[in-house]
Amino acid sequence: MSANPSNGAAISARGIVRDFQAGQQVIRVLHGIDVHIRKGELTYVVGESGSGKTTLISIMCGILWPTEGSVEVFDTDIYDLSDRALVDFRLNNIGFIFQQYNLIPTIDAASNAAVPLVAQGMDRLEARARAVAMLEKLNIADQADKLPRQLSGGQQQRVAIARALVHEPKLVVCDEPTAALDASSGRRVMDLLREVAVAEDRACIIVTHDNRVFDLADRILVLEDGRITHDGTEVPASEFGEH
Ligand SMILES: Nc1ncnc2c1ncn2[C@@H]1O[C@H](COP(=O)(O)OP(=O)(O)OP(=O)(O)O)[C@@H](O)[C@H]1O
Repeated sequence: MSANPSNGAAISARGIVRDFQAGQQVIRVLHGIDVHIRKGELTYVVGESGSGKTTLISIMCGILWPTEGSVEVFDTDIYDLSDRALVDFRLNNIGFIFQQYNLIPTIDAASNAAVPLVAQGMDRLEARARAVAMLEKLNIADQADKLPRQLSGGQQQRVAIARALVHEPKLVVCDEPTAALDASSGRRVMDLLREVAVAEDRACIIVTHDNRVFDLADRILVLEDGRITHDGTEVPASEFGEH
């Protein structure tokens, strides 16, 4: 499925530089990246370990400030917002799936998946019902009453995915969402991300090393040492090796 380029940008990142302090040294991790993520696209970000993928998507979704540059998400200049307004913007527009699932240990799977809805002010019972419906799509509704520690790694990951999608955010950003899953669960999650997160007015960005699902992307960006070296619909052969 390819997107209509005239759909407009979901994300416009311009001149993104990111430095980190390491002892006395400043390390430049991103070197002036310009990237426009179109609405209606499932975009993968691939590249060697340490190339800057997590740093880039964290900046694109409003959780890590760039050293230089600007990021517009659905036409809002997110680093121009006050801290409070940025928190609200993220809550209402962005779903995250990160490598650490960050589930709340003391509440069950359905309550974890319901967190964004409750944070938005939805009645708890309704939020829970919607969360269970999302867990059903991910084939783990039978685990809804379990605490995170009673779930396997793959099940915890699916709860984290349900939590990212439950409020139907316009932008979904994922870091290795299939890493803990077997091949068929991985494809199922990718299919679900496409179903829920990719629509005319939405977008989804996924960092992945998982070459089993490379065929599902509309667009692939390759990062090398903090620069984009490939931007296309095909994955370069170099990305099919082990990282
Ligand atoms: N908070 C930080 N402080 C210092 N250096 C950092 C910090 N975060 C990331 N880095 C460095 O920035 C570089 C890029 O890291 P990043 O996590 O973005 O890479 P990545 O491509 O996502 O890697 P991986 O595939 O291993 O997750 C690495 O060299 C990393 O050590």
